[in-house]
Amino acid sequence: MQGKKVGFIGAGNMARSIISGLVESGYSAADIVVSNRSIDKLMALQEELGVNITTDNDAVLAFSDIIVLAVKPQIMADVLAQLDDTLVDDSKVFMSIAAGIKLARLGTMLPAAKRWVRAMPNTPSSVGKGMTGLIATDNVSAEDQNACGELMAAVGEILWVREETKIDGVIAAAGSAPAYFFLFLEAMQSEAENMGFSHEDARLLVQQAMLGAAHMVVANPDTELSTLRENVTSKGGTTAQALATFTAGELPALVSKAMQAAVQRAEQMSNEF
Ligand SMILES: NC(=O)C1=CN([C@@H]2O[C@H](COP(=O)(O)OP(=O)(O)OC[C@H]3O[C@@H](n4cnc5c(N)ncnc54)[C@H](O)[C@@H]3O)[C@@H](O)[C@H]2O)C=CC1
Ligand SMILES: O=C(O)[C@@H]1CCC=N1
Repeated sequence: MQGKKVGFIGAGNMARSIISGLVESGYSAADIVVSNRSIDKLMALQEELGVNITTDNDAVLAFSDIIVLAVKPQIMADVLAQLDDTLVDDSKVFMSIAAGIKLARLGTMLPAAKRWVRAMPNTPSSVGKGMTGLIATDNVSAEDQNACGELMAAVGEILWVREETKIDGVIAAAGSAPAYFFLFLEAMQSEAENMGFSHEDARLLVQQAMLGAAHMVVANPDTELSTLRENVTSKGGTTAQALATFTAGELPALVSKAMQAAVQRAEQMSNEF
C-alpha cells in the first residue's frame, strides 16, 4: 500500500480525519494530495500534516492511483461531471465515502471510471480508531481491493461487505454512531454540571467512564455486553435504578428507531442524488 498515490477530493471533516490518521500511522505525506474548493482548509492541512494541496480536482485525478471522493452527496454528481475524464485510466480506483450514493449511480456520474469502491468510514479515523465498511465493484482486482482496505485499515478497523445494502447498515451502526455517543455524553455532562461539577470536571467524569467502558468491551471479546452490564449492576443498588429508568424510557427501542432512521435516510438519499 505504501507507495500508492492517494488523492482526496474534498477536505472536510471526514477527509481530514482519514488524512490525519494516515499521516499519524506513518503513511508518506508526499504520496497524498488533497483538493478543496476553498484554500483555507487546505493550508491548515498542509501546515499540520505536510500533504500536497491543490484547488484543482483534475490535479488530484492526474496524481493519484486511488482517488477518494469526500464531498457531500448533494454535489457529487457536479464534482464528477466537471472532472477531465481523459485523465481517467484503468489503473485508477475511485473510492467514494459519500453516504447514500450507490456504486451503479457513481458509475453513471463518471462513466470513464470503471473501478469503484464505496467506503463508509467514521470520524474516529482521525485518532486511528475508525470503523470502515467497504464494498467494491467486481472488476476491482484483489490487489486494488487490498490497497483500499489497507488505506482504511491504517486508520482503524475495516469490514468488507458483500451486499451493498449493508453499507447503509454500516452507516447506522458505525458511520453515524460517534454522534450518538457524543449526544449521550453531552446529556451526561450537562446533568453532572447540574449536580455541581464544573464543565471540565463533568467532562472528565463522563469521558473517562466511556473510555474505560470501551476499553473493557475491546479487552473482553468473549464476554457478552450484557454480562459486562450485569457486572456493574449490584442488586438493589444505584446502577439498577438508573438502568430501570432507561428501560422505562424504552431506550433499546429508541436506539433501533434511530438506527432505522439513519438507514431510511440513506435509502432516500440514494433516490435524491
Ligand atoms: N462526517 C462524517 O462523520 C462522515 C461523512 N461521510 C461522507 O463524507 C463526505 C464528506 O462529509 P464531511 O467531510 O462531513 O463534509 P464537509 O462538508 O466537512 O466536507 C466536504 C468538503 O468538500 C469541499 N468541496 C465542496 N465542493 C467542492 C469541489 N467542487 N471540489 C472539491 N472540494 C469541494 C468543501 O469545501 C468541504 O471542505 C460526505 O459524502 C459524507 O456522506 C461518511 C462517513 C462519515
Ligand atoms: O451524516 C451523514 O450523512 C454522514 C454519513 C455518516 C456520518 N456522517
